[in-house]
Amino acid sequence: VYIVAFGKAVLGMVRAAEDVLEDHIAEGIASVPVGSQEDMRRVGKWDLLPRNNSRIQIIEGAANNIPDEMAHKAAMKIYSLLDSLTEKDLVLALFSGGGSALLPAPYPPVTLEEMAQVTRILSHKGATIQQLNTVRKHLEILKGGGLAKVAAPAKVIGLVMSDVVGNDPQFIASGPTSPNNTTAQQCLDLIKSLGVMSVIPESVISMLVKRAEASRHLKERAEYQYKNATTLIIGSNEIALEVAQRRARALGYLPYILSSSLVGNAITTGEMFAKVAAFLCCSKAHQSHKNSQQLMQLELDLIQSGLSKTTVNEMRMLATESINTNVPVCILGAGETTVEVQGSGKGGRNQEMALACGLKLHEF
Ligand SMILES: Nc1ncnc2c1ncn2[C@@H]1O[C@H](COP(=O)(O)OP(=O)(O)OP(=O)(O)O)[C@@H](O)[C@H]1O
Ligand SMILES: O=C(O)[C@H](O)CO
Repeated sequence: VYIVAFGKAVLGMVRAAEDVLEDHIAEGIASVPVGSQEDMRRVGKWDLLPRNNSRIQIIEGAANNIPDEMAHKAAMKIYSLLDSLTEKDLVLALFSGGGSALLPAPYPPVTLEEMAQVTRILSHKGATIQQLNTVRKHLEILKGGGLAKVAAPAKVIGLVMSDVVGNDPQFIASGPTSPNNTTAQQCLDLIKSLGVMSVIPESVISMLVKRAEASRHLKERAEYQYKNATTLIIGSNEIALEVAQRRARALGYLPYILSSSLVGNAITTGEMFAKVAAFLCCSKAHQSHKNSQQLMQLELDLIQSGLSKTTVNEMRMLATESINTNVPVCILGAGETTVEVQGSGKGGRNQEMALACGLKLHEF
């Protein structure tokens, strides 16, 4: 068994694979963010670091999630390893969010610097991760199913930690083991619609044009069938929520999953959680006269925040159950919020969300 791994979460995945497969692992290469191993050591997470006698080479690169020379070196090593395999070999491809930047291998003549430039231009123009990865899939060898093709005739099992809302495997880390259901024409249309045609490098545009033309003649040619590859999502918001729900129950709470796909501004989302808490408390306080003015106002606020009427009704029932059983409620949610970083403070999206929730609760 050969291991190839790339992404922000793969150090621990590598270790878990080593613990299960032990000596069956022939060799492996993992591309992880700069400083990952040191971070794990500093916080004593030895169980998320490769074993002492590990056969897996760890390469650190892609500072700030931008593809760089080290990540490219890792990608080329992974390419050479996969290219040398036979039908007797099995590849475990372990990947997670951040995998796109950690496995950069542009088709020549597109250069690494040009790839980084395209990524920057599209993200600054507000392209979604699906749009950005659609473009990457048409410009890079190992993306858009490329990893599975290079590894053939070896069998490939992709084990994936999703960071993409909706968990479509063709977009997580740019779908290295999944069929590519996007077209080069879609990339050109996107570049046009974002108004960046004139600043995207010429080599990139001409490659996309060539690919778009080639795919028009593809109908007669047999398309690659991906018979050697399987992709399994082993981590996602939904899975995390299920586990959190079980844990909350074990800790003596009444858990309720609000959503597995929260999106939007971190502050607005934090405030929404505070409103949910206020709504639950208010529902509990007004069991007898359900039409209180305050309750109606909060209900309206929640619906305006994007919650459905069904969710609001379910939360009312939850409040009743909580009163009857005297068990406190635990509201769970997952997704990906966004933050506009201002100034040079420290923080993260969840911290900003939690603080916004705290401030709003204080108001209530
Ligand atoms: N609320 C905030 N206040 C200040 N700085 C922030 C805040 N949120 C994020 N940042 C800064 O922006 C950087 C990137 O944030 P982001 O949340 O995208 O991190 P990430 O964990 O790398 O994301 P992901 O892995 O989901 O792509 C953080 O490392 C931090 O320095
Ligand atoms: O690496 C990537 O492409 C993003 O994190 C989405 O998976």
